[in-house]
Amino acid sequence: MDEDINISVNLTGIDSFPATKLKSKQKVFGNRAQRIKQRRSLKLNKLRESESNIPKQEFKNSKGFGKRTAVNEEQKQSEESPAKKQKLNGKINEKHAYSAEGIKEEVFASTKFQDTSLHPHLISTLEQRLGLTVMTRVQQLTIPVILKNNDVLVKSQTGSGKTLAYAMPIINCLMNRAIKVGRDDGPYVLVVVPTRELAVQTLETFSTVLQSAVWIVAGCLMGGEKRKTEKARLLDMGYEKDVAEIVTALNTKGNEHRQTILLSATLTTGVERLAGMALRNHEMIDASSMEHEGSKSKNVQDTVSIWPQSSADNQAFALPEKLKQYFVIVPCKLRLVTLAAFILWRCKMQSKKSKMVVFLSTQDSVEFHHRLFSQVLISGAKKSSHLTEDEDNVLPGTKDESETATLFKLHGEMSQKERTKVFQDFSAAQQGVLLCTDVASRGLHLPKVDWIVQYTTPGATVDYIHRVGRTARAGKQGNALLFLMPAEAEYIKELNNHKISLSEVPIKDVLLTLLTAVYELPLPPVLTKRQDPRTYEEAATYLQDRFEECVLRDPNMQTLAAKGYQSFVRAYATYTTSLKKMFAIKDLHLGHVAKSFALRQTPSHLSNLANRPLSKAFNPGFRFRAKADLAREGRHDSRKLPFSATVSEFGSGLGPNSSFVKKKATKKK
Ligand SMILES: Nc1ncnc2c1ncn2[C@@H]1O[C@H](COP(=O)(O)OP(=O)(O)OP(=O)(O)O)[C@@H](O)[C@H]1O
Repeated sequence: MDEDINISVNLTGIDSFPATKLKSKQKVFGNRAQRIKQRRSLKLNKLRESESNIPKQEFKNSKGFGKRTAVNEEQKQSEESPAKKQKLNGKINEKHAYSAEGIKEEVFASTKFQDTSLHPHLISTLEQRLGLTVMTRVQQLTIPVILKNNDVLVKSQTGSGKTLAYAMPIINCLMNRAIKVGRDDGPYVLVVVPTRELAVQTLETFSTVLQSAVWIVAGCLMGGEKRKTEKARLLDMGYEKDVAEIVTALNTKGNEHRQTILLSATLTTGVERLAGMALRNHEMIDASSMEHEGSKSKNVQDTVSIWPQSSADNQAFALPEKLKQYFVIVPCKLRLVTLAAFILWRCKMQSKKSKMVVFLSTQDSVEFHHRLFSQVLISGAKKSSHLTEDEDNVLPGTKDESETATLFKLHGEMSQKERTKVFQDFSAAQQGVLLCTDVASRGLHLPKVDWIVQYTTPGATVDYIHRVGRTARAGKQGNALLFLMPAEAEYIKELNNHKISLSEVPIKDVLLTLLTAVYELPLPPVLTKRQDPRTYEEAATYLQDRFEECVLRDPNMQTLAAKGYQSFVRAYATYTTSLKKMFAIKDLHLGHVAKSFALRQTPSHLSNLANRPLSKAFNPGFRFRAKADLAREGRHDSRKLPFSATVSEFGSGLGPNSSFVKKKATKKK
């Protein structure tokens, strides 16, 4: 019995099922469960035989799955050899490695916070509340410069602790003022961050550290938040005029005594020039510079370096050392099943389930995938009335909610309340999948995330860096997977030019996991018995069919899918000129794109479908809010904006300067 189980483990790539866990399951399910497991092991043995013995031609001509296999010539070209049995052990098998000598940045310094001149109360709060004693390199370099009241421009890799690098000395300066800071004084410090979630997170960090100086108050202002609440706080404290003055001053001449600090993982030379307008006599810190190595005895002034001279096109950035980067080449029509297979593999089939962030290009796409996966992949964990008695117990554990990967979504068109809740829930979750736009790509610290999936390619390399930077933070391990279509494979070279190294994961390795994963899924309403897929192609076809049926039987899902399709195509047209040769809209097979949104309609029918209103009973989650609502919140109706503005909240490289938008503007003229 145990032997059988182990064989299935080797075949399917699931982590081994610990013997102790197995025994407890046996107690619960008794003899019937044993019979089911035995039967399933036999099935899997057969699968293994068929995978190694049956020639491809044979299954293609057979009835059932083979007849409508989704894997076509295009996909086979992307494989290296014919299907041979793969033993996956939960590890990622690398096919090709594209390596380049990257820039290294040590995360931690050898010095402690105690070695600085920071206030002892601050240091003890850090130790007690956050358990931090040793500084990171960027903190070691930045804190003394800020304490000297100098303007500074800081470049340091993602997850290296930049927030505390500026928060600590700023708070220290406020604590040490000769005249104690009072609530009536107005704001002393303005921290500007790119997203609301990051504003919330930064406020949390400041509030934690400020426990050592309770007379200093941190607040947070952001678009979409109820102004009433914020206004009440501002009247309470009489700050409103000061805030308005500071913003005006920042936007016009600046203020004589202002100290300005600018930090990023990807400060380019272009940004440096821009910074020249806001910063005065500033120092520059590059935490990755080798000059800092062993420079304990030097003072910081000596170690502040000039950034590496390189052309802006090929500028290299440090990436976390423990970040493993992969890519997978996926033909367009297999994108949906491959993404689903990867999610199931890492977040449902492994004994240690992953916490994953999946980046998509548009809000509509996030909405569609979230709803589709919730229905086809996740709701399967709940008991389905369509399962036969035997099927009901086929996979012990699937009924257990705790083993179910939870799906989250985040994009800029959600209400602020929803956004905050998702951010907090996902941060607290031990496992799960967050489907999001670039709104989650910068600055956010989402604890325990171990996989970043870029389902759509980011525009600029800096966007790639920020996205993968949501994992492998503060010296932890992390992985990133980039989806590319065959025509986009050149993008790897582009990343290589920036000294970013990736290894290829064969698509087959991802799809093979479906051989087992499909047993985890519920039977769709129309079927009472599931056929056993014998090959990964059949398993992929089975899953694609489930997706298409889910869309087909629900007019609202069709509308969401068509909207997702449309927005994907439009976003694809907005890559910057330099990337257009790899991401050429003319090379996009629109029929295959439709397939990747589980649509059976031809592209010519899709615009009508996308414009069809969603029924009132359907709760799309994505609230197509009235223009008046948006105006009240000081926001625009994104449906009226040029498309690029609706694609991504910021910085995706698909901005208004893209040739797509320019072309449209020229046409209008
Ligand atoms: N000295 C330290 N030792 C250990 N962990 C630290 C230290 N300083 C900060 N951290 C932790 O590192 C994590 C990442 O920090 P932070 O969010 O400030 O990174 P960042 O450099 O701003 O990243 P990004 O560029 O993505 O915005 C946080 O969980 C933070 O608590």
